[in-house]
Amino acid sequence: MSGPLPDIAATAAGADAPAPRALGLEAVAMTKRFGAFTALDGVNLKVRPGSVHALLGENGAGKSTLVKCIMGYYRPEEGAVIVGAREQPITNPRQAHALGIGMVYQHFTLVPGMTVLENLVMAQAELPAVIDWQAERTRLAGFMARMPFQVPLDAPVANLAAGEKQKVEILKQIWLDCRFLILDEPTSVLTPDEADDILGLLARMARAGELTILIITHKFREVLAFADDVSVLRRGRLVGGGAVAELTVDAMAGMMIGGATAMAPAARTDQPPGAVALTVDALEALDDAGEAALRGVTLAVRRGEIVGIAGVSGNGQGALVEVLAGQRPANAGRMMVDGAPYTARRSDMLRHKVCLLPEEPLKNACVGRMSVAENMAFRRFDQPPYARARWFLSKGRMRAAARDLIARYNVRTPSPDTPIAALSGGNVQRAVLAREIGGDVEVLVAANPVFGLDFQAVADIHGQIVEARNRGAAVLLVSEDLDELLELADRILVMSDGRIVHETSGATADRLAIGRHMAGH
Ligand SMILES: Nc1ncnc2c1ncn2[C@@H]1O[C@H](COP(=O)(O)OP(=O)(O)OP(=O)(O)O)[C@@H](O)[C@H]1O
Repeated sequence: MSGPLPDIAATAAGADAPAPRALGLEAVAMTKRFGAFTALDGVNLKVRPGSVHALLGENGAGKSTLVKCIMGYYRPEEGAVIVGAREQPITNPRQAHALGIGMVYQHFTLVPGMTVLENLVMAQAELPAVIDWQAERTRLAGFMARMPFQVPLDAPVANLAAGEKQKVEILKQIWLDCRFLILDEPTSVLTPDEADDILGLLARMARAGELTILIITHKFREVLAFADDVSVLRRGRLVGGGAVAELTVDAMAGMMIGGATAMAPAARTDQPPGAVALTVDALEALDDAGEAALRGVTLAVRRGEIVGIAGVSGNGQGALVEVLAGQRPANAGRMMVDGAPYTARRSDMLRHKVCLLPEEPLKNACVGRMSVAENMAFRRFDQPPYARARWFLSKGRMRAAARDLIARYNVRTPSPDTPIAALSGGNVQRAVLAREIGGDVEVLVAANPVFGLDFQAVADIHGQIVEARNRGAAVLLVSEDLDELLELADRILVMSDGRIVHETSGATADRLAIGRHMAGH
């Protein structure tokens, strides 16, 4: 249950400061195996109370597994967690919460149909049979007033922007008396400004002795700006770390990838764009609530060209990708590939070589319990080389083809037979990318393709997208990351409120002008 919190400003000033609330935590010799695979191998991690500690590592290095062991989601084969000065057996997340350890995930866990107040009240471990809403409101208003950031208590969560929701997730943990907060890639859903805002506020709370923060991130910029210490994992082992002030980005990157050489950035060849391959004409579609999501979108993508779509999440980009993927019906308008009607059926995609990298690939492009090999064969399971005849599926060929894609796209998986849901987030992404652009591509539609990927994988996947473009594919790249679009796109379109509201060439793009159009001005 949440208790009264000391005033942060008073604590920071040091006058009559109460004992610091921030918890120190140590994971000692942590080993976790999944079958024959060792995901963590004797890892030690020491996080000082009141510090911001970054946990770095390539996709699949073991970061999530380590924090899940600390939270009691996983039982490690060996190792211990020391909280404060005492070893604590944490066998489930409830015990972790009782000790003051909380976690904020990449995805949201709030109930969208309830208000902020209702979410915070219902999250409490002990609820009375009859809730005194007036008393709860008074307590929460007092709590909110002491916090460095506020969210309106009566706002329905469904109406909040991503940054606000993330703030509520964090406030919820503090309200539940969390004094050691684990953040798993918390900024992947935020704009750079929102991310700086939230991390800056949390770092101030840490420095005031209110909280200790352990943050998993792939963004060196955030580590340099907000973290005091860093630990680096590689292939399940702790391979380095120290005070951020004494380390460079190159040193941290070097620890992450070991002896491997960093990938060179993708280079676009200088070529005039070819004929129009993908046409979208006056497209209209509704969102899940029946409101207009696309209001007459018209665009064309030529061969050998990357067209970027910029926009704040929720302005129709998701719906556009879903219509192109055949996952959402269009109400009006038409789509064409090479001048022929395109209906987004699987047969159409195969005929026109249209490939899709959707957002959240594990949810939207995979069957989690099926193997990596089966998931990689999805697009062409009934065609050579997977099938000798339409009705005869060859498991052996499927596995051999998967082995080839796994090697070419550097997918970290214990074997082609591992269920794809057991792969780390970044490796699911690579597996879907391998499936989609491992063969011939004429039109590639990619939605936030490097979300959650480590720096090597980002360079790698950007390289694959640029290579597809250099080979003559027409690429529609939807991204909330403006830097990604500025780096890769030949042309940039801005979407706002279901419409294309601005167009500019990539070479002469003005970041401020794009930002203004993204904000609806
Ligand atoms: N439930 C599971 N069963 C089998 N293997 C697993 C399971 N969970 C994780 N692994 C494996 O353990 C390794 C570490 O995964 P983990 O999710 O901890 O990586 P990560 O560093 O968090 O990666 P990312 O940055 O991609 O999220 C990966 O190779 C993954 O495939």
